[in-house]
Amino acid sequence: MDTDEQLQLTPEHLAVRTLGELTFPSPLDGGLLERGESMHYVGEHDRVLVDGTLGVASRRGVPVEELPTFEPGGPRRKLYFDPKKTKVGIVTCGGLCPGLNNVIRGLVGELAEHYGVHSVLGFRDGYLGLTPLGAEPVELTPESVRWINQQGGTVLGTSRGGQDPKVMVETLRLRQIDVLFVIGGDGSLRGAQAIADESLRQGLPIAVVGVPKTIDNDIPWIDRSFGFQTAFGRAAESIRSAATEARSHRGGVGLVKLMGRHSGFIAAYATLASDDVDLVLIPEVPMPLDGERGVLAHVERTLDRQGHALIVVAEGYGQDMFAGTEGGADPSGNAKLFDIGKKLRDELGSHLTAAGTDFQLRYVDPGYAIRSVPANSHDSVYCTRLAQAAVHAAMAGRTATVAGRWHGRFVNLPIPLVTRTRNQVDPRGDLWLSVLEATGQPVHV
Ligand SMILES: Nc1ncnc2c1ncn2[C@@H]1O[C@H](COP(=O)(O)OP(=O)(O)OP(=O)(O)O)[C@@H](O)[C@H]1O
Ligand SMILES: O=P(O)(O)OC[C@H]1O[C@](O)(CO)[C@@H](O)[C@@H]1O
Ligand SMILES: [Mg+2]
Repeated sequence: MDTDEQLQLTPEHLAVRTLGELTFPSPLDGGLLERGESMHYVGEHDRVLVDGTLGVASRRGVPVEELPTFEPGGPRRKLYFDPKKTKVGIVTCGGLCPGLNNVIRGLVGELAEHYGVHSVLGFRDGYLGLTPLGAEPVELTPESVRWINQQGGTVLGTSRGGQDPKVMVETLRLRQIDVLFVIGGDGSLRGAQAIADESLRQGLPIAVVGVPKTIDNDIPWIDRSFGFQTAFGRAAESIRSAATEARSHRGGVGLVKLMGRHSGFIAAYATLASDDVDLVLIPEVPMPLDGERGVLAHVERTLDRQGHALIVVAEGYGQDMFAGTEGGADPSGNAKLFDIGKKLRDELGSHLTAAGTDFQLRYVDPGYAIRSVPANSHDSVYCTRLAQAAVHAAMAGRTATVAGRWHGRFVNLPIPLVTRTRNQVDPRGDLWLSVLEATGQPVHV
């Protein structure tokens, strides 16, 4: 996170919208509400500090109680909704991500088993399912979702493409939905905000709570998004395969293309997990193809030196090379990317041939394989805990809010905060420094 951006935060950016007074006692029992505050647990009256270092906090020049803070996540003693009468909807939108089914399962389990909420509808195929054109929603019960965490994808289906917030709110009104959980990325969360705003405009007390989803890890103010670790772990397997190919052939060159539209976190982490990579190219660091410190010269030198070379490229790198060509947009309005992997493959091939280098290039594009797999154990735990935090927030009437984790603690974040900027690899930050140390590639910022 950029320090200047952090320093510009005001209390308004951090305020969580609440539907009204909390009047119903929470049914959580068995000591679930009785924990004292500890190093690991922030009580409901405490706040989570935004700043992680004394340096940033002291640059603000304000008393401690005026430092910017997040609302802690977790169960409240009093609820806004009466659990016995609460009706819930769940929708998954945008691209796939490992752990979507774990979150659905976690939401249903927490609602039913701890709060006693038994009416949970799964809307089908993303926001389309919140319109009359969508398929009939499906009842979700702890039994029906028991094993879904073992599968990748989403049992509810997903989609891209805009829907009218008025139409979606009308669906929620007709179905008497009190709480809508949106599991989705930046676009889905903007949609969730639109639904929350339209409900407010109509005077409908509907809580809209997001669980942020992105394999690209591009949502800000969250330590790490769920599914990211699984996705980069799967990506690292592809890198290892390409490394084996490259090392096993005279003049072997492995080129691996990975997802990462605007943020190169998958490429950076998968590289560090593999420890074999000679060059990583990400959208945030514009390294030219040509010149002494460019991509082509670096690969040629690496081949000369060690007899093989391995390159990882995030799909969003080098899109400026296609300037002047019309790429179009997907149904959600996201720009369709040009295929930088194939372009690099061709450029490398021509360059090494012209240089008279003996080489064998293997191009690996694991594509959707990194995001369609089931969540690993780490992400499974994280999904369950995020789902629990989202349910606590919703039952306490929080709306236009997402459940996140900041500096290891669960927090409730206003949606506008997490959609106004994008999390990206900082070319001057310690993650990119680690990558540069691991690859030995020329430094560009
Ligand atoms: N500004 C917006 N307002 C309302 N709805 C939006 C907005 N942006 C996107 N949406 C809707 O949210 C849904 C998902 O958006 P999108 O396809 O961009 O995926 P995403 O949630 O950003 O996930 P990811 O990019 O990680 O795959 C789509 O139905 C899209 O129409
Ligand atoms: O092909 P689809 O399903 O639109 O999704 C591709 C995009 O989704 C993401 O996985 C997440 O935004 C991007 O990295 C990728 O560009
Ligand atoms: Mg998106």
